[in-house]
Amino acid sequence: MEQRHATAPQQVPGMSTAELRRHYLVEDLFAPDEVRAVHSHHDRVVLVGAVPRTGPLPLPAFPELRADRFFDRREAGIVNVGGAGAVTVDGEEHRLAPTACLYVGRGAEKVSFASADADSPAAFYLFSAPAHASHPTVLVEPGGGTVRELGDPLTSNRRTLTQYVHEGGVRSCQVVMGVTALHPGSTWNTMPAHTHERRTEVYLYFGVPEDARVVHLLGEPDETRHLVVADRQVVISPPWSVHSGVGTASYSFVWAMAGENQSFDDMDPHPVTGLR
Ligand SMILES: O=C[C@H](O)[C@@H](O)CC(=O)C(=O)O
Ligand SMILES: [Zn+2]
Repeated sequence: MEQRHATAPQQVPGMSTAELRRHYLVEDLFAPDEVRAVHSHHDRVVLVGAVPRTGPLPLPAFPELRADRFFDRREAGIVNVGGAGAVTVDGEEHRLAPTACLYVGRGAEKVSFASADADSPAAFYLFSAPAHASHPTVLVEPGGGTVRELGDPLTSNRRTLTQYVHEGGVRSCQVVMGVTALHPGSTWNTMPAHTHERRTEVYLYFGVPEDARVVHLLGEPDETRHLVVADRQVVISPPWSVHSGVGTASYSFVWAMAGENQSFDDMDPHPVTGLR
């Protein structure tokens, strides 16, 4: 498990492109037949990528967590960004179509990942945070959460946001999670940008065409930097950072948050004209 230590906004102006990418971008979470993990010390979130191809892949406990099982002190949301697959939790198989979401509560003992078709493997993205109570494990079918239609084609940001794990849907201790899909021809997400000092947020971009990239903005609103992001890459946004991007093509992303509260609308907007 890779460790990413917390950073302060004062560090951002002095960082090179390589340093920005080393702190905030995860380039290679998804690899065939592997389970890879990154632990961000911002709100102690753990990001896992699992791509089962030749056989099922068990979720390890990861020695860095110093727990017998991954879910002893944690909960997680899992979204499938690949082909059809299944997640088995303590003997019960949950089939995840592409973009379906499975919430797994604290106390689950054995979790494993499998693909329906080795030629089109599933790609499971797991976002985990510490949990102090156990909520039931729940599957949400694609588009089955709370749907919000956002943006306008005239500002190139028409998109459908689906909330899966949130206050009005699947219950959790900390994790808030969903998927946003840009409509064809729209390229901007989350603009006007915002911050939420009470939560860390992580974006996993997917469905980005191979020859396209997303230019993702980070940093304090008056001191932004950018990352050039490819398909299936992840950006970690500390609570003080904006998180917004524009693609050279349309794309989707899984957004997930954890921290002090779960109020989706508790955010501070930053008008476009104030960004620097
Ligand atoms: O705090 C909320 C998050 O930044 C995202 O949910 C925003 C998003 O998916 C979008 O605007 O499309
Ligand atoms: Zn946000």
